[in-house]
Order: sequence, then structure tokens, then C-alpha cells
Amino acid sequence: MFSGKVRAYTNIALIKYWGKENQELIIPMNNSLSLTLDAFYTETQVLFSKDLTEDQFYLDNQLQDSKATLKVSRFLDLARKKADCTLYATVRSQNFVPTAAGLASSASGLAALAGAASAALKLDLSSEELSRLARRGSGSACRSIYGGFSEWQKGTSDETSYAVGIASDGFEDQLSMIFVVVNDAQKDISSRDGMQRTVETSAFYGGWLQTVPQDLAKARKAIAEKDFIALGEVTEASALKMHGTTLAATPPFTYWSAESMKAMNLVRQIRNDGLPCYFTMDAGPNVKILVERKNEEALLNALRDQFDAQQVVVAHTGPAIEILSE
Ligand SMILES: O=C(O)C[C@@](O)(CF)CCOP(=O)(O)OP(=O)(O)O
Repeated sequence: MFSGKVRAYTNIALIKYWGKENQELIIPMNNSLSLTLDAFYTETQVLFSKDLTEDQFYLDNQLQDSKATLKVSRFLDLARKKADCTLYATVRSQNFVPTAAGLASSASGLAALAGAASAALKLDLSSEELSRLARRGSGSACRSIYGGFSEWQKGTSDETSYAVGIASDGFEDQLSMIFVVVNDAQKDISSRDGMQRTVETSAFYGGWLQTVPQDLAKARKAIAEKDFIALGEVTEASALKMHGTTLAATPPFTYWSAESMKAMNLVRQIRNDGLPCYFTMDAGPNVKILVERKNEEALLNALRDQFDAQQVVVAHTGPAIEILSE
């Protein structure tokens, strides 16, 4: 019996990943850069045993259906292949998210699965090798191997596409990310489907892609110089450009709801009133606000009379993936 249990944290991209060069290997069109957060994480245990006759997948103590289990099995096959292992496994994942608003991310889930499978099989992978394995589960998961800031280097192959940590001298400890969980969400298009449709049909996709390298350079410089304003500006710009591409897709779509717009407009107003804060958004209607930790309380006060308390979740920088037991 081989068992491993890890905890992996979610990450939010400041410079977005939005589009694949290779669907099967999940090689992205561009590099991306993220901040790992402490507020949402996944704990996953993988147990390989000769007594099992098939893979089993429990999510939050619920046995999952064959569709969800097949995805996990396909991913476990990658780890099994690395270990010349033919045993089946029981996977138990628990998402720890402070609100029921389905904030759990595929990033923490797939990073935790990669880490737990690797620990169970004693693959003894380096962070980069573990990042490569997690990438095969979900692109953004490859960044959750690291704490703080990390950059996913797009690479051109399975071997060369993985994330690395960014030296930041503790700048991430000066930041907060406030989640505004909106309630009026319509049925989301998954990030995987959304980016594929955008790459294949959006007239704006090329323009997005052209601006990513310069945005990455601005973000790296801002981190090196601990320049919050510069980091916030490029973060908000990257999100707006990414979401702009969806409007020119066929058929067009947007992740923004009326409440998303309300939150984004409020951030702009608070910033114009003198409190530096910037928003970002991903494949859903929730709005994430980047603010300096010293201004966190002031921002929460400004949000309080516009949003219910349980809609607002505070996150700070989170650690690298943690082995809980092997
Ligand atoms: O996180 C970012 O960089 C930006 C996004 O969150 C914007 F929505 C995309 C994340 O995509 P993911 O879920 O990783 O897709 P997969 O590779 O198809 O599993």
C-alpha cells in the first residue's frame, strides 16, 4: 500500500494564461504570473493498493461519478507510468474554501492531486517536475506548487513547460487579495472551453497575445522594485484585455455579471478617491481586488456598505505545496 497526502493552495494570475498552443499537453500560448493565496486550499490523499479493482475518487467525502473519476484516472496514469505502477488508487480530496460560493479552484485541486500521487509513489520529483505533472491536470495548477509569486514559463514541450518561483524579498507579504463573491452568476463557461473558443474564433486574440510579453516584463519589474501601483496597473490591464477577447469570440461571451461590473466600478471609484486598489477576474463573475495590506481595512470598510459580509473574503499570500504525510 502506497499513500501520500498533501495540501496545495490556489493561485490567482496577475498576468493571465488564456489559450493553449497544445491541448493534449496543456502547453500555453504565453507565460503567466500568479500569486499563491492562503484562503483557499485543497487537501488530497492518494492511496494505491493491490486490493483495489478500479480507481475511486471522493471529493468532499462524496464518491464521484465515472466521468469525474475517469479524469482523475487519466491523470493518475501519468504518475503510474513514471513509477511503473499498475495499482489502482483511492483519491480523497477536500476543498477548504471559506464560502460555499464554489470558489474552489482547479488549480489547488490538481496541484494537490499531482503532489499526493507523487508522494504516494515516492517519485521524489523536483518542484519543476511536479509543476510539469500538475500542468497536465490543469494549466494554472502548475503555479500552485510554489508559494508567493510564480511564473509559468510556457516552454514548447512537456519537458520545458513548467512554473518557477519568483524571488520577491517578501513583497507578497505586503499584499492582500480581497474576493468579492457575486451572487448573480449565470452558468459559467469553463476556463478550458472559454479559452479554446477564444483562441479559435476571437478577432481580438492576436492583440491580447501581442501585449503579454510587455505586461510580464512590467509585472516582474514591479515585483523586483516592490512597486504596488505598477503591479496593480498591469494586473488590472491584463485581466481587462483577457476578458476583452471573449467579446469577439464566436459566439461572443463574457464572464462579467451586473454585480461584477458593480464591483469593478466600485474599485475604480475607491482608487480615484485615493486608495490604491486594482481588480482582476478569471473564468467566473467573482472580482478579486489587489490592495496593500496596510490599506486592507480601509478597503473592507469601503466594500462593506455595498456587499454583504459573507460575499467578501480576505486572502493573503500562501505557501508552497505541503506534504502532510507519505
Ligand atoms: O489562471 C489564469 O492564468 C487565468 C484563468 O484563470 C482565467 F480564467 C485561466 C485558468 O485556466 P485553467 O483552469 O488552468 O485551464 P486548463 O489549463 O484548461 O485547466
